Amino acid sequence: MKQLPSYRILENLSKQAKDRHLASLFGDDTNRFEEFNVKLPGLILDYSKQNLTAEDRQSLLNLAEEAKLTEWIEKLFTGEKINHTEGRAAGHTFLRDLADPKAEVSEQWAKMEELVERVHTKQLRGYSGKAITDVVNIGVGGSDLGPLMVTHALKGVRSPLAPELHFVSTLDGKQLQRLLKNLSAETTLFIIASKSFTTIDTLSLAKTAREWVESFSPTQAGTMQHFIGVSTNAPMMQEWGLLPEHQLLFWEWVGGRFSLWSTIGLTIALQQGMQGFKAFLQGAHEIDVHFRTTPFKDNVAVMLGLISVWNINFLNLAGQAILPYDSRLKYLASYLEQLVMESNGKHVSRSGEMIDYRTCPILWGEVGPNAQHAFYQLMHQGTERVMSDFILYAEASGKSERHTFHHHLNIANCLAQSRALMVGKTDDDPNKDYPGGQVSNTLLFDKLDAKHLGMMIALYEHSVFVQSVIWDINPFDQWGVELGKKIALEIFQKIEAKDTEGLDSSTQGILQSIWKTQNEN
Ligand SMILES: O=P(O)(O)OC[C@H]1O[C@](O)(CO)[C@@H](O)[C@@H]1O
Repeated sequence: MKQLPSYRILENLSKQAKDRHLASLFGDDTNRFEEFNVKLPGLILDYSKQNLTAEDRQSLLNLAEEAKLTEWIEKLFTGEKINHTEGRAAGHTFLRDLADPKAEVSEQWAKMEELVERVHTKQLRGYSGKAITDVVNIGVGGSDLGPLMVTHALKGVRSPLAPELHFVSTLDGKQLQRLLKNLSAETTLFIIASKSFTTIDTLSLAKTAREWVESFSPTQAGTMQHFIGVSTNAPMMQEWGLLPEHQLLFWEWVGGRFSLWSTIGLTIALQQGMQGFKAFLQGAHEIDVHFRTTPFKDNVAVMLGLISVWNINFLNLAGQAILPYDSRLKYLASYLEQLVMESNGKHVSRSGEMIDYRTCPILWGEVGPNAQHAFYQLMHQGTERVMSDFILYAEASGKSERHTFHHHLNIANCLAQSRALMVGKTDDDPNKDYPGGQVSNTLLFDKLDAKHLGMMIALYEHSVFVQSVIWDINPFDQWGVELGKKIALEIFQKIEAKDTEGLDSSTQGILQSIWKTQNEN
């Protein structure tokens, strides 16, 4: 990035940006919103509350050209193996192109549709012949967070035939044990969702679930009626004993954190029906077309990505807060934590060299009105400068007077906070002084439904990709997660053998304290 001609220009421009107060940009230009927003059918990105002039923006657009963003976008959409460290394409966009599906994808959609149909029409029955009422998705990371976030968001518009959905991910087992207390084995179906089908978290929980069903089911065949596998690893699903018609496949060219568009989205299809799931894909596809064909300045995903680069690399902001003003998006921040930080939390370039500039933001978030009563204090008066994404819906979730009342209150709070962060307020009492100047985007969508949710997620995915191109990093691998897994296995073996030899003194000390407490009780 640093060798690109526009980098130096942006560095110089950023000195002026650091010297000006964000609010002054609004004072100088009463029409600032018109100049700094991008509109698409169904959504608006307002980035007028960024500390950015038209000249800064032009240089960012030049930086994108110099980084060959257009070529990289083509590589993404034409299936080049741009995940070079794993020798794979990043093909999540292929899954959303319903007009031109790959044959292997169509085959799995058909299989998934059949399973959805069998659950909805109560043909899929458990060991005792009773129909399935509850579905538990067992998975972690990309095999959990996307479907969890989407099905929570769309719960209010589910198919009347949808079963109750539950999600279990934590390997400590308590989440699953608590859930099982309230479920009946006869009517519960488990989805074992794992791209690799080797993740210990998921496999250990699946084993516990299986033992639970086995403790009620009189036969092995009856037990297996209660399990569906979703994976790229057909041999491992086979070895686990899953029935062939209960095995859904996807492919190595779908990254884990991009897999909610694949058969990993089974819970979404069970909740929304296959048609609803396809509306979700369609929303994402519309953004794919927009991303691939729209000039950068009018391209929402490109602008989102470039704004982040400006804030992170030139204005030195490290934090990004995700603030949806809608409780239906309770799990959005958790989902984006993986999408953004597992993708761009990298420190080597594509050619394997250490890089000497910041990459990924530290992202966190919460439903906006709740966050106001939690961490907004830091954003208004702390020492950290952070960027925020406010997410808002124009349509209320219902039509009653009370719905309208709450909706207006919600809109007012969202707009008030982004304004307060921007303008601040001077006061003689330093405790009541607000520096302001905190930058934000506002993403306004018409409504929250499957299609608009698909649009939003695809926008964030592509924004992550844009940033990775500017930073010259591979956003599609995740080698950083491997070391901890390896050490966990080594320590697990030590714990089982009650042996601490060779471990560092901190690990030894903690293990011995644990064993002491266990012996005393
Ligand atoms: O779907 P799997 O293979 O069980 O992996 C779950 C998650 O684990 C990770 O590999 C990280 O450990 C994620 O990238 C992935 O989404």
